[in-house]
Amino acid sequence: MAKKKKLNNITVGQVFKTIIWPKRGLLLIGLILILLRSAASLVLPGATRFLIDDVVVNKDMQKLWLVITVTIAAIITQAGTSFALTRLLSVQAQKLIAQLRVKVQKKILSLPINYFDSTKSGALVSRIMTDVEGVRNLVGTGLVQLLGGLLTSIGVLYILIDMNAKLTAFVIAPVVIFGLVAMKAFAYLRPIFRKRGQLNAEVTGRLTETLNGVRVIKGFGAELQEIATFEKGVDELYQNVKKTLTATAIVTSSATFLLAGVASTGILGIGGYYIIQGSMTPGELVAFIAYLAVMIAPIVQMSNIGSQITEAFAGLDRTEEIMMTATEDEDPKRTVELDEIQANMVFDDVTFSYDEGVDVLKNIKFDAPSGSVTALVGTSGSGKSTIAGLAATFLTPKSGKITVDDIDLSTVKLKSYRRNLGVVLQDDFLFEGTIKENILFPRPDASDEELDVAVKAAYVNEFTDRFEDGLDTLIGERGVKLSGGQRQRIAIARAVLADPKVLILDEATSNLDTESETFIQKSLAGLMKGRTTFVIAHRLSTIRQADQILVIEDGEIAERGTHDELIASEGRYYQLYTYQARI
Ligand SMILES: Nc1ncnc2c1ncn2[C@@H]1O[C@H](COP(=O)(O)OP(=O)(O)OP(=O)(O)O)[C@@H](O)[C@H]1O
Repeated sequence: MAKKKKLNNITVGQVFKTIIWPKRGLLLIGLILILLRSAASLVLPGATRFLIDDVVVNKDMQKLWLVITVTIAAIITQAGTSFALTRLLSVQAQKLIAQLRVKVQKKILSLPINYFDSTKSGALVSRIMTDVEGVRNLVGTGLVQLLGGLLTSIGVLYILIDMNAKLTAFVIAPVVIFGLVAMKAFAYLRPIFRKRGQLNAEVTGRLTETLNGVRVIKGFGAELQEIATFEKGVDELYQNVKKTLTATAIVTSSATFLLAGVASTGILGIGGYYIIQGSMTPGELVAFIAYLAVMIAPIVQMSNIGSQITEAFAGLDRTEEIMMTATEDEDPKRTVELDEIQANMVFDDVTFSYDEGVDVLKNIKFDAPSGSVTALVGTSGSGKSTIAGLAATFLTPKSGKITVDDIDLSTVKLKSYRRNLGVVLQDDFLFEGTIKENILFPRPDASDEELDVAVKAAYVNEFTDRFEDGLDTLIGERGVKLSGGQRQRIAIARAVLADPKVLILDEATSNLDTESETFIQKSLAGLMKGRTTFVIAHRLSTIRQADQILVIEDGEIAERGTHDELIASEGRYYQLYTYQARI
């Protein structure tokens, strides 16, 4: 198995290039709106000062109206810009989340099969759905607010210095200390947020497994065990969230203490002293305090936004990790585009291992000419599914090669080969939807006639005719439950419709009633005709039809031949056959 890659830390530069820069126009509008909103918020302190020091003192009614009008205009501007900001940026952020989800899902589907073997499906769901959500803090109002807040604070600071430099100097010290506390906290938070993504994925993954395996869990009375496992996962998640909450709370409360507390109290004292001394008017002090509030509000807000942005980066780190994983088609050797194929397949001295040093298949050598049926039989764990997986290009040989029409399969573009491939697996996968949708899924644009041929070939109509909605019957949660045999026939119809040149068939072992069994035997015989078929065979009827039987023992071909030949030679196959062992 591939070694796990080190988790990449996505850089600010990468985020800027891929996420922020493409939205620059919008973000600029957002920034302008924020600055407009900030400018409007400066009107009130200015108006207050004017009111106290000029209007009231001079009893000027006309100027009083002016103050009221300007203040109302400023408040309307603030409300309007806030609304526009949310509409514009939050909606864009959600759009970006949707796009990213699509991108990550597409990427995940292009990863090699072994990735899925080693990753829980629930964990992948969490990667697609949750990890990308953080970007709303980058493109949404978060980043613009951070920038806008910073600019506002700088602007107000300038006004404050202009009003009273000494008083301002007193304010700056706690602001700087707060800045240091916040920076430290965010550095501490990022890995915790990243860990949260991982924990979330693990817990979701396990939960999905629990729900899918509910029969096994109930059957073995293992509910308590599952509950304990889930509880443990949820608790770890809770501890993680607790840690982040503590760090965030430290930032917020130090903002309150340092900015609102230390700074404001000092101002009251020093400001009061200046007024008594006569170097400051009461209006100026009130305005100074109001301006200070305008300056501090975005800084406190920034501390919250800062942690959101830290969370966004942590999510993007995890997304980036997926995006950096090599896809199965990425191998530079894969350059050959297959067109129509004859499907003459050859396994030429193929050795394969899942884990280094343990060869699961050794020196597998056989020809599977176009249109022939190769039956793979052998005891459990002998390597039959691995051979089928190699023929399906889900796996690649460690040494030796597999060729299709004399072309080395490891040089072929996977899509072009898989266009010619069909798989019918043991527990075949049906989607939630109608029977028709499930059959049409490899070729949604097939004609009604083609659908009809497939349905008849797999004897699906034998049971759908009895359903009120026929082929349009919903299966799964919202529709009828199908028997094992019926599900298999749908899977066979799907393969008939796909009309592949190479067919991988893993016959179900479940015992079916005689009627269902007969239908399946007949439809399988029809399906295999004219296709190069690799079948992990459990039915004697299939094995008899095979052009060659390969008896797999411990990753090697122990015997080969037709049913009659192998019976006559009285070897391993004969033993398996006569002892009724799992064939
Ligand atoms: N994803 C995997 N990672 C590591 N080892 C694996 C993996 N899949 C299978 N193996 C090992 O490879 C060997 C062959 O497995 P394979 O599934 O090909 O056997 P099989 O003959 O198809 O068995 P069965 O009839 O029980 O399905 C077994 O020893 C198995 O433990």
